[in-house]
Amino acid sequence: MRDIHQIVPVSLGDRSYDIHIGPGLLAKSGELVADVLPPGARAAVVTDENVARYHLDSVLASMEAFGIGATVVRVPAGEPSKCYPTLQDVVERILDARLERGDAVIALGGGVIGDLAGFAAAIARRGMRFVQMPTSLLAQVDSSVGGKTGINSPHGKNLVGAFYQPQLVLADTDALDTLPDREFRAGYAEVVKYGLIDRPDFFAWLERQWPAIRAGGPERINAIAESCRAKSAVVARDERETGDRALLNLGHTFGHALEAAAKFDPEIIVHGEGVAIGMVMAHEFSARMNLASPDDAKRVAAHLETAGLPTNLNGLKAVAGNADRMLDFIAQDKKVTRGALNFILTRGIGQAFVARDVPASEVHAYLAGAIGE
Ligand SMILES: NC(=O)c1ccc[n+]([C@@H]2O[C@H](COP(=O)([O-])OP(=O)(O)OC[C@H]3O[C@@H](n4cnc5c(N)ncnc54)[C@H](O)[C@@H]3O)[C@@H](O)[C@H]2O)c1
Ligand SMILES: O=C(O)C(=O)C[C@@H](O)[C@H](O)[C@H](O)COP(=O)(O)O
Ligand SMILES: [Zn+2]
Repeated sequence: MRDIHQIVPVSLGDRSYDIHIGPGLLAKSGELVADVLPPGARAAVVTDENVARYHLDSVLASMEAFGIGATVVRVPAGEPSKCYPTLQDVVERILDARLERGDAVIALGGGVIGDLAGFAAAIARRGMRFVQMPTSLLAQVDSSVGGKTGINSPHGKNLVGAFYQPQLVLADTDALDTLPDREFRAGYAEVVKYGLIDRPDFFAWLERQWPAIRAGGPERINAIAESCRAKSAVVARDERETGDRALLNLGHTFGHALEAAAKFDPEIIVHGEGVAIGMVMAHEFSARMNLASPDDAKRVAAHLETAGLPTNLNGLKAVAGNADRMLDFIAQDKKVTRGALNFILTRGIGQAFVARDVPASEVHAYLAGAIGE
């Protein structure tokens, strides 16, 4: 068994950083943050009300102990906060507190907070220092790593943003003890994603270890660390998604369209749930295109169902509307090039690849069948 406090490096030249994973990290965050900031630097801690209730005090106490003066910027919890008005609010509160370019923006929360605060850090004073303290499973295994930051537009998901790397990631695995069950399961979809992209042995391990991962303990920490190693490797070779970083989008083309169709309402669907449905759809669509066996799609769906995740459009057909509407959202996907649809498809479990110029007619026919038009 690996050490309980694991450090996964992200190698990006002079913008390299470490991901710390393990228990008790928020309570010692001041010391770790002080290591990456200049003496006397201050910070804005951006967080939401749920996370603040459980975890803000320990972060503030630790920052104070290490001489880092902190301003707290609270935003409403949930996906709707990834929007222009909340971004403006966060930036204005950073400026109002007279924080300087050399000061830090700290994202304390899930992926919504990380994406929003990271984008604010990228644009306030043309770029402040940035630290991620992910508190959801999804944020610990995915969104806090790799520097994609941004907000949504009514046109679609994450359509406004910047690549902006943090200087440090502190994933305190104790924080997951207060995470609602639905959110833990949603975050697990992104863990499964790494197995489905190119780690079939990891997927098989997850199939066996899900109960232990859900229960906590060393298997959970190992699943988080393995996910971070997988993401770090992809980001290090393709930081700005000119090539195979797009693999990390497995399940997202369909998933993002569903989120947008639901107007980003977390009562209807949260990101990880969209990814779970989207990954099954990507495997089914690959089978329809004679690229993979339909048994792979069934195996993926079976494991995600075991983990309590949605795997099809049942219950979401009214939200999706019809194939035309879904294709309109898919046409706004950032992987579209000169109008051609690009998808992450697969030849089997752990054999995902970037498929260029996928016929829209095939996608339309598949969606119409899935929606039951
Ligand atoms: N930048 C990236 O690379 C990347 C990767 C994956 C996902 N994302 C984005 O991340 C977002 C989803 O992130 P998420 O699933 O963390 O959602 P989230 O940030 O909305 O958090 C989920 C819910 O859990 C609560 N929460 C978080 N941590 C908690 C804790 N420890 N205790 C109690 N409550 C807690 C939050 O308040 C929220 O209500 C989406 O916007 C998605 O697009 C970004
Ligand atoms: O880091 C990446 O690259 C990813 O694609 C990770 C995804 O899990 C994440 O949801 C990301 O925000 C999607 O990016 P987008 O560019 O499709 O908006
Ligand atoms: Zn995602």
